[in-house]
Amino acid sequence: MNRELEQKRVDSVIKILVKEINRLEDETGRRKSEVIQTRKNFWDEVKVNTDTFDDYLETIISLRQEAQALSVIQTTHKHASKRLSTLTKMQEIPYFGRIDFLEDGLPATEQIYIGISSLTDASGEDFLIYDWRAPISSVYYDYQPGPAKYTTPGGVVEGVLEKKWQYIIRGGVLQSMFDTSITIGDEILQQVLGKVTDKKMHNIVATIQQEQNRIIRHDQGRLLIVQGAAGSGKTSVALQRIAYLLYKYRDRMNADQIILFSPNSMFSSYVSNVLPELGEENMQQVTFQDYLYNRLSDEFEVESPFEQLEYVLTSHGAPFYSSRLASIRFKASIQFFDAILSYRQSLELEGMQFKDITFRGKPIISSQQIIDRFYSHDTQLRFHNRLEKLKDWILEQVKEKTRYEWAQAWVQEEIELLSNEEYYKAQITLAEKRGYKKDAVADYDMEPEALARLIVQQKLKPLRRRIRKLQFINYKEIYTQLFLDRAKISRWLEGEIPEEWDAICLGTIELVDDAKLSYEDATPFLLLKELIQGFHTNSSIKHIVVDEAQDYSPFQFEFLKRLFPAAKMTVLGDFNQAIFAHSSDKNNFNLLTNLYGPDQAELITINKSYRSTKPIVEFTKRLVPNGEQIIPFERDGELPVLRKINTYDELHSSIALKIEELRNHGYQSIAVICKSAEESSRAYEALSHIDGMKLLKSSSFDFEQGIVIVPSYLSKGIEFDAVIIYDASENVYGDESLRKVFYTVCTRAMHCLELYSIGTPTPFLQRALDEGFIQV
Ligand SMILES: Nc1ncnc2c1ncn2[C@@H]1O[C@H](COP(=O)(O)OP(=O)(O)OP(=O)(O)O)[C@@H](O)[C@H]1O
Repeated sequence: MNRELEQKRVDSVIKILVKEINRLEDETGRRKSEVIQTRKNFWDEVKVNTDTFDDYLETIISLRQEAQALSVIQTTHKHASKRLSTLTKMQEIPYFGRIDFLEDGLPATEQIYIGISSLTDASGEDFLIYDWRAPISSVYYDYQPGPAKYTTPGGVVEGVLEKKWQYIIRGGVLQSMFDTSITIGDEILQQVLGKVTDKKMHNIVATIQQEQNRIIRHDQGRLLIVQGAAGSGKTSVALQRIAYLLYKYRDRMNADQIILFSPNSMFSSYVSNVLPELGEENMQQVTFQDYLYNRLSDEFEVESPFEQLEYVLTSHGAPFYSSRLASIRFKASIQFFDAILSYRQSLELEGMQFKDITFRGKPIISSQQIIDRFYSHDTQLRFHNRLEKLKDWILEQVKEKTRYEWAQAWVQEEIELLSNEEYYKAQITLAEKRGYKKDAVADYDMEPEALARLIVQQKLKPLRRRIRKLQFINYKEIYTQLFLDRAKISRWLEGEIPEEWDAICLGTIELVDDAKLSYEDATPFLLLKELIQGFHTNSSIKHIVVDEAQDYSPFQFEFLKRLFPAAKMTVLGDFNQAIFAHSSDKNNFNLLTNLYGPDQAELITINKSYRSTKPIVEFTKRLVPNGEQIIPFERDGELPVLRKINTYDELHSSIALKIEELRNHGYQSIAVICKSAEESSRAYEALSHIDGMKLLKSSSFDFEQGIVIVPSYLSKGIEFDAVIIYDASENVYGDESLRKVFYTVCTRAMHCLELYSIGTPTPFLQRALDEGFIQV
């Protein structure tokens, strides 16, 4: 193919793009002034008249019409600006691929150019560029030259893919192009993966691989589960999939209706570029921990998953360590979820606990009176309605019991203490109640009894508010009842009572009584609370994507399902990286397929790893038992190196030298990865003199590029040009339960991996050492 001709085509497409960009700039400018003008004139167009009912109706109708007109202009403006930003990106890289496709039954081969969005010629009929998400574009990702087909809403289209080209166009200049049927391997992918990292993750639109494309375009059932090796592109694919769904369902779904659950806030910042690069708005991003915190932090000091993990990683052998682990595992299980459902059912008949209602420290209604009242209601009534009736009764009782409160001495004392301002405010309130107009407030002579009653009302306000919010329910006590004794739990729990139950009970009650909630208790507590007060579901969300899904317990998945009843779910994870203590012993997502029933679920496994060089993948796959399945992408590099060291001083000076060397080599992101936050702070103390060195903490919000020290669990999902394992000794990574942590940290390296060990290295390295996949 003639390169000059191709550049000419690029030029002519860019000309059309520029024309369209100019037109849109005009349009968005115009629309913007229209919006401003309409907002300004809003109240001129509407005549507010509420004298008669008809006038009132007319006012409402004209208000609606104006609001609608404004909303139409705003939507058009938003669409035009979005298109403008996409086309501006395409001016730089109009397209990245081309297929020559001969459709069965048609006389001529069509050339399909593929970019981040479609573009037609002036007539609007001929596509100069096809959107990468269009049905025909899937041929580009799915086939090598030969017979090929793709699915459209109208059916399957078959034909022959005659040629496939990859282009590198930057700033409108064609830099290179490859005929993929001639070149060996994936040249562009080689180039992309060989580069040093950037602060943020990038889209992979030009080089999506066939098995990844299947995940991106998957559209059956409510649940898609992806089990993928470290570096197989799960996060990248998840984001491309969101872009695909936004395109396919553009009439029905917008970015606000998709939520991505990320492992931590730093990760959210790390991936925040991908969708905008593809011309799409970002989805909502949350962490499960933030959600729990939002819902529970008023009542409790809630432990974060990182604090939990820090305990698990650093407290081996501490008293109650093993019962805490047993507790974490039990509270993550479906059995416990179901037990809570049964427990909630049983509360229909007995067991509800309430707080005493007190006013100024004096009891008005005792918890026992509330219990008696609650269980005197007809049990046929729905639970929630019973609570509503109870609430009304309590409010009524409060009113009754405080009827003569105004005559009490404390009220007079309060009145005497009123400031002038407060006194005046009270006068306004009462005067208005008596029908005085604002300017006649001074004419009103305040009656002492009315003022006293007002004072009582104001004092009662917070109490009434709490009652209306059902805050008289004693959730803490209801939750801890689950942990009172063996006889109790066995009523609700199917199957065996967990090991170390008595210790689990003691630990749980002690914490909750102290207004603390461990991470493992947070979701179960919230579930019980929601089941009692009525679930705060969110039906506007249409899709949720859960990344690093191995870190979620089966319990949490059940919870998410209830929280988002209208959503489909995409779940991506890697059981080799399951580092939380609640992770299932079973190394797969099989249990999860039951979430919506097996016919609603598909599980796809991807084993090819793109992040690291071949020598690094060959090494890391030898760290985990089922690693043979992992296939490296062909990219050269050095074998990982193990350096045995005797003292910490020697360790720190070697690391400092290594960092210098790596920096000189041109690597931009270098991570010293430690097991825990505790080890990280020690390392930081000794290495902070290194120019630009930063310590990443669980509270960090932005993903910092450069040279960082980071604890294992915060490095999840993220990658670095070079990784230094701070101390890979048996001392640190001795226990079998840490194998997956060790695998996770080693798989963060893209180009270079160095391991240091003070004394005997971890036994996890044995196989790689025996087989020569690590240099000593
Ligand atoms: N098709 C592809 N084209 C270009 N780069 C890719 C492709 N697939 C994956 N990558 C790159 O490989 C690296 C790893 O991808 P990603 O972080 O999405 O993997 P992951 O499966 O989520 O990894 P982990 O589970 O280890 O966190 C990223 O740099 C990503 O850009």
